Amino acid sequence: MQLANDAKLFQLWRRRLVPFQQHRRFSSRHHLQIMADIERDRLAKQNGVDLTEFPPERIRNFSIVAHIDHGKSTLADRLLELTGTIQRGHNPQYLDKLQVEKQRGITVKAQTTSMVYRHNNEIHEAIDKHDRPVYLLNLIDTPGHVDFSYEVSRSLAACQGVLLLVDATQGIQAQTVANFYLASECNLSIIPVINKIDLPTADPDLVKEQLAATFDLDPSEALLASAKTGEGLEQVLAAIVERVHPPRGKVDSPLRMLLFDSYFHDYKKVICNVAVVDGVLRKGNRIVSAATGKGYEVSDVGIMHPELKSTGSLLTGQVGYVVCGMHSTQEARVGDTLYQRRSTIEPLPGFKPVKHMVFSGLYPADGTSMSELEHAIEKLTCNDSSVSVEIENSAALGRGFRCGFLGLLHMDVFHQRLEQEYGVHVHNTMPNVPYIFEFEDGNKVEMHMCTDRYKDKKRKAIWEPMVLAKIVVPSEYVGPVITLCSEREGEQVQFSFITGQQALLKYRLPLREIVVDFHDILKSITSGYAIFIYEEAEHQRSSLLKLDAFLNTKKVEAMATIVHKSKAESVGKSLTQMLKKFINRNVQNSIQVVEAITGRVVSTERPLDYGFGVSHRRSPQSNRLGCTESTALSLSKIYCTRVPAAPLERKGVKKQLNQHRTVDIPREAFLDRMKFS
Ligand SMILES: Nc1nc2c(ncn2[C@@H]2O[C@H](COP(=O)(O)OP(=O)(O)OP(=O)(O)O)[C@@H](O)[C@H]2O)c(=O)[nH]1
Repeated sequence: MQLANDAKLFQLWRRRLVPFQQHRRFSSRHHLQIMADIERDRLAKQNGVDLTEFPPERIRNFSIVAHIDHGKSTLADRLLELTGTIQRGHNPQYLDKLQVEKQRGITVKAQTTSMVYRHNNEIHEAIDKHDRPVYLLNLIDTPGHVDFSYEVSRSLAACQGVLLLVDATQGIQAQTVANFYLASECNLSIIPVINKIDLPTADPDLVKEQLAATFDLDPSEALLASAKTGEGLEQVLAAIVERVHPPRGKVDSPLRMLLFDSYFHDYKKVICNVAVVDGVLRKGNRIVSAATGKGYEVSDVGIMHPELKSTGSLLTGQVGYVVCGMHSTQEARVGDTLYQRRSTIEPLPGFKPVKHMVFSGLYPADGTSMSELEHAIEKLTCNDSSVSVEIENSAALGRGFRCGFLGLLHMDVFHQRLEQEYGVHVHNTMPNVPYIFEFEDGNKVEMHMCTDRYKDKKRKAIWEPMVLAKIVVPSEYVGPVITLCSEREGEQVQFSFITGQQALLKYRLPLREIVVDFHDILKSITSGYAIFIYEEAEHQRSSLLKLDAFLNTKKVEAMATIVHKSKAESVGKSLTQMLKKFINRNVQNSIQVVEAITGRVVSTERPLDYGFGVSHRRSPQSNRLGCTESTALSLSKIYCTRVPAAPLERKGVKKQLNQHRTVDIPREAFLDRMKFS
């Protein structure tokens, strides 16, 4: 009987062999594997084997990666619906659970969920639906914005494949390129999916050409889909099973699992998201952290389906969660290997250390105490391990924290999450990039704040972080891009034409010049067409000056900044101009911006002469400086106003403008600049 069945299947497969083999990844070996799967399922059903215990060959771990807004979260919604994991008609962007994600309409946190999928392709059409093989698909939806690319790279470590989504109306964009290379470095199977084909302006053929030209991908491998209408998504699910290889772990080896994410739960304390690489994890097991050597007992283990679902065990290749009594970020270290007590294992490679791009001070504000802020930061960094935190003391602002972020949007989102999820209020100081100070005695110190800590040491040089930027742009925009890069002190490394219409520009640029608004301006001057990626380059010795701001001869540390010598006057002038609007007009205040080492006055203003400002004289919050601390801080935020919050507007979500984020940039100009980000 079984032989007869096999023969029938074999015939079916033979008849469809020709069209299938046109697809180079779809080998006859693959078909035989599928047949074996079908047979095993049939036997499993007969013998009453529990199919929720998926062997590695029935597991597929994949991420959805793409440029911002190309439709990752919408696709995740549809896949969850198609596999019956969630009901149709739920809130859109189901996996974007944070308030900040809903408000801004962007994903900032990678989310994992498992789906049970009954494989359905041309071979299986002839087979009864219930006899088709069942797979466990673990999906990780990732953020698209460059500031959250650390989330992407961590997610990829738990996967064997990616769906590389490309918007059929926009084509390949900066993060498409960056994510493709991230996935290639991890040796993952890449399935290109051209999304939004339902739109009238969609041009899938052009995108196929771009895929071939940019990544050398076979255009016939690209799947066409619409995450909105659901068109083509059955093929996407089938391709995940067929083209992503199963996890390669060893079932019989000692347990090894990668801790790739964590978050704080009020009752369960720290919940770790893990990928079981080898062996099996069961509730009650005693596990050890390779990073700290500390031991824990597993009190709960399960999968996200889509919410936490306790399963009592996680098998080789599965992605799920573990609760084991960890209490803090010091214990739950992202990238750590967890293993079973008394076993000897080789720790997993972990993750590359994070490179912080901007640093900013966070101080308690509006009734929040330092301990509340500390508690909130501790919990939040458990969920966002890419933020670095150090205690900082400021004469004007008291005790606070100096935090390192991956970019300005990341910084803004972190502040918003602190307020929304933990109810604390913070003031943040102007962001800086980290500089290396070289002293006469040969010592080099990396500093990411403008402190006076080494003021007595003789300084020999300041080295600043540089980046190598690659900009791909339609040829008609080359002129404005070159002008922008020159204004930003860029040094041209390469200028060539990829095709008749596309130019490639490579520039060495100071990081300080791109962290604030470079990308947004670039998008705006190229009507959104520029593709911009950058990598770290060697530090460069630069003519930099530290500017100190003085109000009534008192230094306001939070406003000190480092600028290029050539920009000292203009930055000094804009700082003083900005300051004078906030200073008590009834007090004879003076505002000076002074070059720190020489004491040279770069710019000075007397607000009374100009006759405007905000009076805080009788306010109990007023300080000796003639303005409130929060005013001083607000001023130090002038650069933060440029944080791209545009997706809010684009998606029709009403933006909540934060008072201190709207200091002086005209709203229209701000929105205009953000339009294309
Ligand atoms: N017409 C159409 N719109 C789509 C499709 N897929 C997504 N969208 C829309 O595109 C916008 C962005 O979709 P998201 O799913 O939030 O994009 P994303 O890639 O997850 O965005 P980030 O997480 O912020 O990077 C939303 O308004 C979706 O409704 C599609 O196939 N067709």
